[in-house]
Amino acid sequence: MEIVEKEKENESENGEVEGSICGYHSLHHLLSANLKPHLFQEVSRLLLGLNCGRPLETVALTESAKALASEHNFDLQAFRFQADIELLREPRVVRVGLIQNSIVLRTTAPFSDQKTAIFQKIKRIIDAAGTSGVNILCLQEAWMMPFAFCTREKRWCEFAEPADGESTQFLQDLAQKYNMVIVSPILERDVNHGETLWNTAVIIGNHGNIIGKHRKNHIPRVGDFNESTYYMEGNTGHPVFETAYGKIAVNICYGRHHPLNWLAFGLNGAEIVFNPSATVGELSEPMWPIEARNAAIANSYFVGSINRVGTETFPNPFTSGDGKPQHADFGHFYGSSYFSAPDASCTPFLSRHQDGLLISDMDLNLCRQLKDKWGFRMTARYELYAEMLACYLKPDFEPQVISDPLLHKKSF
Ligand SMILES: NC(=O)NCCC(=O)O
Repeated sequence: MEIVEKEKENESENGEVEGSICGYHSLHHLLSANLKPHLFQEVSRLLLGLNCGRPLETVALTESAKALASEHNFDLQAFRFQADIELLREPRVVRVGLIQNSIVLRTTAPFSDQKTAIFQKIKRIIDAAGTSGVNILCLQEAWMMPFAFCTREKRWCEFAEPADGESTQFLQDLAQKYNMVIVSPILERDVNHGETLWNTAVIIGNHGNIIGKHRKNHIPRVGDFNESTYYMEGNTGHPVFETAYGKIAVNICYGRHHPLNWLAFGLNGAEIVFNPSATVGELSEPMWPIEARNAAIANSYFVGSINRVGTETFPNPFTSGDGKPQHADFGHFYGSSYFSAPDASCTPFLSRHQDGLLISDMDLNLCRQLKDKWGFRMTARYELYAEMLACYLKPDFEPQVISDPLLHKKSF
């Protein structure tokens, strides 16, 4: 009952689903429905790039995955990134999945019910990924709770769990069942260190084992993202996890605005970097198509970007400290999850308002092929950057600025 009411709430006065783009799921859908085919093809080339000189191919999925998507109302799309055939290496194709989802119950429901309802929803989408043969799957930031960090209320800390807690145990079974690596971003409670909270991604291996974890390095202090009230800057560096299917890393949400954070995962050898996020349209939507794609190009790896969907309303209103009226929600989380490749191609976005599973086959050979082609690792001047950063960190640092001497001359 509660769920049905929530869905109705999401319909705006003009009958369009809240979060849709003029009634369409995504910009890609809007363009495809309104442009003549040859125009759409050319616009797609410019917007999404080409992979090995060709438009990205779609991949046919199993009937059972399609049935799950239609029965449970989630967007399901699948693509294939190719690489050139090499003479000395076999292709290294892995199937990767991203899940975006809204919460299920109202934020006023008992916490355990909220969590269980999210688990039930996520399980159905993971089943679709599993039956589609996904090898590596990543969920969205803090997937097991509402994104309550706007409220500054401490009661939401109750959602935090140890890295080997309830959410991880739930996913370990599925990882084992589907022989799948699962990246699970949670709010972590570190019981061994005085109950410290972290924003953490747990990496679960394809045998259901915990490979390790990474804690979010950069914490936002922008808009209603009051996350520093809840957890600390991560202390795990920039680990790359060598899994059965490739070397992966996780750059959690706001870390995507920091090019050096992306760089560090690349220097450690990542082939796929996931960016599980929670962000709203008004704040970051113009940045969303650019930052991850740029990181994939600059670092010669694949990126999987995930954003949650829907509007989450909280019991007590809060202000943004900007003189505007108080409000009880963050705004709309715009979904739009997508993959970027090192050759500058990318997939279309998942829906802006519906849950979704985005699947992509990717030949990881493309990473080295792009390194050989563009040579960014070789043309970078790390010694210059290191020197600059070492100077910048000193308290007596002065910016290297050469002023036009005429600027300070008096005119007669
Ligand atoms: N969760 C999070 O870090 N959000 C910050 C907003 C943004 O980076 O777009």
